[in-house]
Amino acid sequence: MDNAATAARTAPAAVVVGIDGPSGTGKSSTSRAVAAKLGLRYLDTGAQYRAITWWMLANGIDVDDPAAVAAAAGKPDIVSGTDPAAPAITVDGADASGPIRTREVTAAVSAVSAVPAVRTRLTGLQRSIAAAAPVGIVVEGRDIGTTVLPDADLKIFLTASPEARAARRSGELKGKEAVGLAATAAALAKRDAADSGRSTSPLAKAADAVEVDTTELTLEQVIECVVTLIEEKRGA
Ligand SMILES: Nc1ncnc2c1ncn2[C@@H]1O[C@H](COP(=O)(O)OP(=O)(O)O)[C@@H](O)[C@H]1O
Ligand SMILES: Nc1ccn([C@H]2C[C@H](O)[C@@H](COP(=O)(O)OP(=O)(O)O)O2)c(=O)n1
Repeated sequence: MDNAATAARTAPAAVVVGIDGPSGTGKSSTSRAVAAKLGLRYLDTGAQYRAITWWMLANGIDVDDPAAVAAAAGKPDIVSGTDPAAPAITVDGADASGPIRTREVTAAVSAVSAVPAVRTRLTGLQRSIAAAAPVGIVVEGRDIGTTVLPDADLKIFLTASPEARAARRSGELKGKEAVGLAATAAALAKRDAADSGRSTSPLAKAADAVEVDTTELTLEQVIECVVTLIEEKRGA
């Protein structure tokens, strides 16, 4: 048997995994950890929507004017790294990983990501990144299973109670900014409603996605659950 045939027999098959769900359900933490454990690449599509939003704000585009957002959607050059150990994102060559997490970007991102021209551009970018990952990839977002990668090998939809999600996010913000639990819960509910209610590829569970309610699970338990689902798929 030649070397290529031996490698094909021993290397695990590439697997494409889409993980969707609302904010605070554990998508990023789970996706990164699972990708690192299984030697897969990792893509945070929310970071890309945040990056384009940050660029719009920094360039004086009125984010509440869909026509202005659409006209500018092709301008910024967004590059995402896919190493789960060191997720990276640059806009026009500059590191954007810090600025995309500000409260201003969080408040504007749903409006920008509802604009079809923005979605078309980023969906194309996401598909080309996934296609360029021969070992396989875990892609997380809101519309991965329904729109970006409808043929993914495995689709997972994470949920958690609004209370658990707000407590997790509020815990993250503590020390950074004085944001109370009630304000965090209200901001999450507003973003959920906008993301689920937009007409172009809204946040939704794909019909063939496995739903995992993480409310009563530790992060380690969620990671284990997803690793098991992937291993079952690979073994099938
Ligand atoms: N099952 C869990 N139990 C407790 N905390 C969790 C759990 N999953 C994630 N977290 C924490 O909740 C916060 C939000 O998680 P994150 O992965 O960023 O969610 P998402 O990407 O869905 O918005 C993080 O601080 C993370 O460590
Ligand atoms: N595939 C995706 C990913 C994110 N978005 C939009 C909607 C989300 O509110 C924002 C930010 O996503 P992100 O995953 O960073 O949000 P959180 O980490 O949950 O706060 O981007 C989207 O429309 N489609």
